[in-house]
Amino acid sequence: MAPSIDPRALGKLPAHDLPTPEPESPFRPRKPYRFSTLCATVENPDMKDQYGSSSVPIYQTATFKGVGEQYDYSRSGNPTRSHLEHHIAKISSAAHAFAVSSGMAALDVILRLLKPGDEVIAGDDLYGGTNRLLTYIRTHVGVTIRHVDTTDPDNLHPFINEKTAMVLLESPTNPLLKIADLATISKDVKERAPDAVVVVDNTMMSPYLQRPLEHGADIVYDSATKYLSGHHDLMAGVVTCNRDDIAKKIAFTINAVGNALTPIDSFLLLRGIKTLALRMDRQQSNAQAVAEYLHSLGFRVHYPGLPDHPGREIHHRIADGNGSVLSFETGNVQLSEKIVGGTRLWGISVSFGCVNSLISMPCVMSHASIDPAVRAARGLPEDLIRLCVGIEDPHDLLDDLERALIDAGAIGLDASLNKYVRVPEGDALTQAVQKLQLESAEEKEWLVSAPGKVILFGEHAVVHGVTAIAASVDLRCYGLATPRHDNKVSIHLQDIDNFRHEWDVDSLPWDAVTPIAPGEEHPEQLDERLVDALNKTALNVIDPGQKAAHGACLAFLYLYMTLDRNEHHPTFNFAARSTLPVGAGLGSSASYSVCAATASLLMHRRLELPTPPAPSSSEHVHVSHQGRRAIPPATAEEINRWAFVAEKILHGNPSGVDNSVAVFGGALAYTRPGFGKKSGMEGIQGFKSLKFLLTNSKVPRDTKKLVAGVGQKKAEEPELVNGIMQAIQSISDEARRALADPELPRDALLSALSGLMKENHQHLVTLGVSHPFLENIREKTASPHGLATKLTGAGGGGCAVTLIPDDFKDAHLQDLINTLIRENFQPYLTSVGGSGLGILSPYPEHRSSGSGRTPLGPGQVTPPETPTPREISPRQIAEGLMKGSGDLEPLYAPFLSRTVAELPGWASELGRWMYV
Ligand SMILES: Nc1ncnc2c1ncn2[C@@H]1O[C@H](COP(=O)(O)OP(=O)(O)OP(=O)(O)O)[C@@H](O)[C@H]1O
Ligand SMILES: C[C@@](O)(CCO)CC(=O)[O-]
Repeated sequence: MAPSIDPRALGKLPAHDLPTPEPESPFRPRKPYRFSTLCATVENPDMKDQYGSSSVPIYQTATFKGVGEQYDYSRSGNPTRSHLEHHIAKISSAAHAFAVSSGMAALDVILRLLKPGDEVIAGDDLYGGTNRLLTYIRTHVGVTIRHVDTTDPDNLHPFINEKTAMVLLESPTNPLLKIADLATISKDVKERAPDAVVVVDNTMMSPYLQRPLEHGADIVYDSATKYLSGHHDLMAGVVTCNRDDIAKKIAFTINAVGNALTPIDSFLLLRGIKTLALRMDRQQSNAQAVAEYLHSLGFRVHYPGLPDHPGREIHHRIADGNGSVLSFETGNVQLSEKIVGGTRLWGISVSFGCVNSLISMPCVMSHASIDPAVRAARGLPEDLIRLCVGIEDPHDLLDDLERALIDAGAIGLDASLNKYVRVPEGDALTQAVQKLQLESAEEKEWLVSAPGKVILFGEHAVVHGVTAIAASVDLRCYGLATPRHDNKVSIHLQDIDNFRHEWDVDSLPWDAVTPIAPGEEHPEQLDERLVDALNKTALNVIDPGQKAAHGACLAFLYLYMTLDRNEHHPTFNFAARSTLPVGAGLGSSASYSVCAATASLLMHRRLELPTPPAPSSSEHVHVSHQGRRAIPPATAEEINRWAFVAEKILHGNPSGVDNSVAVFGGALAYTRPGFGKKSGMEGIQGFKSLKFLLTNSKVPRDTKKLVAGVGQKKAEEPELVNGIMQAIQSISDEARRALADPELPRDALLSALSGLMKENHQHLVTLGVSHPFLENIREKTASPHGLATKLTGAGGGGCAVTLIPDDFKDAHLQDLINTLIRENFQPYLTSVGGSGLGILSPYPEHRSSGSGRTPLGPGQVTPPETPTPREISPRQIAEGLMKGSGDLEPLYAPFLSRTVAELPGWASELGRWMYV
């Protein structure tokens, strides 16, 4: 039994005598174990466990019985710590290793080798804590500290003299990732000041990537809180060296001071080290991807894995990898703060080396203890963001970072390249002009669109807190806001019998409105005072029989007035058109609500849209975005909140699932808040590949009434309805599990979903929301085709959804469609999971030339229109409305004149769309 760390044993043992057995035979000699094998095999032949335990036991004891035995007191030595120290020595190619209570404790132990009058040469980009301790010993111990830029070994020469007792290095430095040539500096110091010790803080690399003792350093220390432990669940420091004389002094200090690592932390650290190589491999490759991504966007990135890193060549000579810490500059402290605050997956935290990714601003966090003037003098940019990359899926890390960059306005979509690039920092002029463009939002025409939805599981139950699974469909509502200059606000609903109405803005019941300031949220309940006032004044001219128009106008005016900013009221026409069947259970009201909310928010200048960045030639690591994520999540959430308000007017008691799908698109598992369980929405993958047939029964129904009906049934028969709710929750849970299970074979997934759809439908029948026509559709699809169908949305008529298996023959599908049409139903074959809310980019450079600008040639004049006697042409209407509305061709006339089939193609050809 001879653990090298036992202070009393020091000197009795030959150096490097820390064997790990390497089984060998004379005929087939074994090669030494590689690093990851060394990490994973914790063996000390001199400390065999009496029971053969596979894991090193925790000797949680302060004292040991007996006199003159190897251990007597855990401050001086403890078997768990001995195992750890043996292991650290082994993986660090060191003769001696010591484990103490933190990285700073390790440095403290080392600095106690100094005496008053000694001189220390240290780097100029040191960890803040190191700097603090050095400052302390300078003022309290009388040691001179000289900070130099260690990236060039020559910089040290003028300061190396007979008083030099220690040279303290970090490479790469934290957080600027500067590289010091450890080998050359060690050699220079040995030649010029043989008594000086070279000390290296190796925390940024760990023994896996760099072993400075092999390059001539005398003492190496690590904050083992970082990579060695890897889980941020303990604090520890380790010191390694080869020289017995140094080891003796260090062992003395640790014993005297009493800062050796506790048994339980020794155990945890030992366990962490076993996966060191594995973790670091993943962390490094993730870091490389992140560094390349930021670099491709045009940020100044500090990471030795990048080709332009100044110390790259030296680093690759002395280290085996680049580590997983990197930093980048944004050029603006506020911008950096926004980015750091905008991430979700990246934890805002000091420290690094953990399996979870972290983000920080060193100047306000880890390096805040360095005086700002000193930071400036050492070239530490205040806007620097440090990223400590973990083992998560790199796509999620990049995704989260990208969202934060977009939200902060640091990057934006370049329409011409269809990718994100850095918004040029300091290009204040461009930004000011773009801001102005948005500030004149009221003078622009805004075209927006949002999809309908299909609910696969959980309609009605979702109103009562059950999870629903829904996806966007490729049928959309389009909303167009066109400025007016006659103090009027108006509405044009082509799908609702071409309904039109206009109001003099001053005639609206402004006394009844409680405006909600930007950034504030609408209360849970609708403002009944405003609803009443609108019904009695602005809407009293609408025939009560025109329910659809009445609801749509009420929703529009309610938002228009509540969003008003009390300055001057914006005046515009809001036109809506849908490719969705209205009132058929495919979320037409939600997509209308989203369009109305977006239009009003834009006209009231309450939305911030990203500014288009200047074109850049830098390459983006991602594939095409198709304009997705150009609308920042915070903006989308704001729109969603207001769309929900409009939905309340149209639906009475909506769950919010429809408007959420209309805003965010894709497929969601949605649980309404307020039911004492986890709420919110989660994206569902795997939905997009499913094929559905939607069949409109053409039976008109009223969602508001149907929702209220289920609410009443629940009040009357709580046991029955609550049982159904629970059963539907299990169906949604099971469907979600099946959709998320990558191992589940495709046919098993489809048959599971089919079974669950049938079950869910039966529960809806029991709730009383089916209809004979829906049952007819269900029967026609079930026999002879054997397909699963359920009602979707509120039921009571409206649409049914049928899952079409991958191998369902085209001929059979055509057959089925013909049968349904013969029965006077309207089938739609639809794809699901597409984009959510879209806004046609307002920037002229994003509009396609045909439909955007129509410059007139020299000498050309606008051809005169010949109005027909009774009818005013759409173009005239548009020109009337659009007087003075900028340099883009009015959209109002073509918006009205396109057929439903032409509408999506026309809209997409207008130019670049920005999507959520
Ligand atoms: N294109 C549109 N133009 C004007 N109003 C619309 C339009 N689409 C929907 N609406 C409004 O939404 C109402 C339809 O809402 P309803 O909830 O009944 O149907 P849905 O949203 O299609 O169905 P579900 O909510 O079950 O999915 C219409 O009566 C009208 O007030
Ligand atoms: C019936 C319902 O569940 C879906 C309507 O599409 C109502 C809602 O969730 O708001």
